Amino acid sequence: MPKIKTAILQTHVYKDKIRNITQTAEHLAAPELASIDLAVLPEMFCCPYENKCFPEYAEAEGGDTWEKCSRLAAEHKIYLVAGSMPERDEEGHIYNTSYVFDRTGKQIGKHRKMHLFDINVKGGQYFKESDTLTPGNQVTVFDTEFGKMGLCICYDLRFPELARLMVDKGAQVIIVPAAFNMTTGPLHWELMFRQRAVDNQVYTIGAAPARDMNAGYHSWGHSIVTDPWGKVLMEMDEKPDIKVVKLDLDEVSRVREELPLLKHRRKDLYTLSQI
Ligand SMILES: NC(=O)CC(=O)C(=O)O
Repeated sequence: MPKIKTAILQTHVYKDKIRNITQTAEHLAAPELASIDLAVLPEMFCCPYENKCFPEYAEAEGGDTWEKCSRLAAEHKIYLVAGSMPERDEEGHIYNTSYVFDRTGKQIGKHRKMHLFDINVKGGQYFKESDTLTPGNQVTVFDTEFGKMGLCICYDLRFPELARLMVDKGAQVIIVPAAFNMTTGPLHWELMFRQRAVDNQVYTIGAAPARDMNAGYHSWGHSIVTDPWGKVLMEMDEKPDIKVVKLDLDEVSRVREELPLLKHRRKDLYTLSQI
């Protein structure tokens, strides 16, 4: 099985939406990314992570930002997980949505954040996505020439049932555009990516915005890739950065064969099902 050359882009999020897309285009055109198969962008890569910005920056599926991402995927002949962006539907609901494009620019996946980030940590992070956003209700797995990949957004990763449902649908990699923060990031970020990788014997990929202490929300950054054994293959610091990591799906088969957790489940005693 050929290795999947994956670029993780930890970019700065500007208030100017177009500038965010232009910088993404410039990064993808860099010679170091010439032979990648897959690129993953951060949660809200083109919109400041603030409730007041979501309605202002929201676009319908097929809108300008969607169109530019589709064109970038086609131009570079890559799979592009276009981080996430605020999506407005016909009824005016707004979602935190991640689109996936194939090497021809065709949309092959779409995930609307299912678990909204409503937390209130005393002396720490407060956020209430439900003030402006509507939750999605689909488990998302998409097909590639390498195999199936699952997709969720940030807070979704905290729900082990969702990761397991993606794995039950065939996911060997779980991709997570995400933006943890200075309260939850230090203890939970790496743990969460390693934990979901170990539970499910998958690669996990987290792509976060770079930290900007002048922004309304302070991203933890630390974009990460872990292997199916739970080993961290790459972790950034808080600054803008781009890293390329090779994923070998034979490793998923090897780990699942040697430590057959998924086979050893007592499905006669418990089940997990999607309603
Ligand atoms: N921003 C999120 O959705 C989640 C997050 O920061 C956390 O779970 O912590």
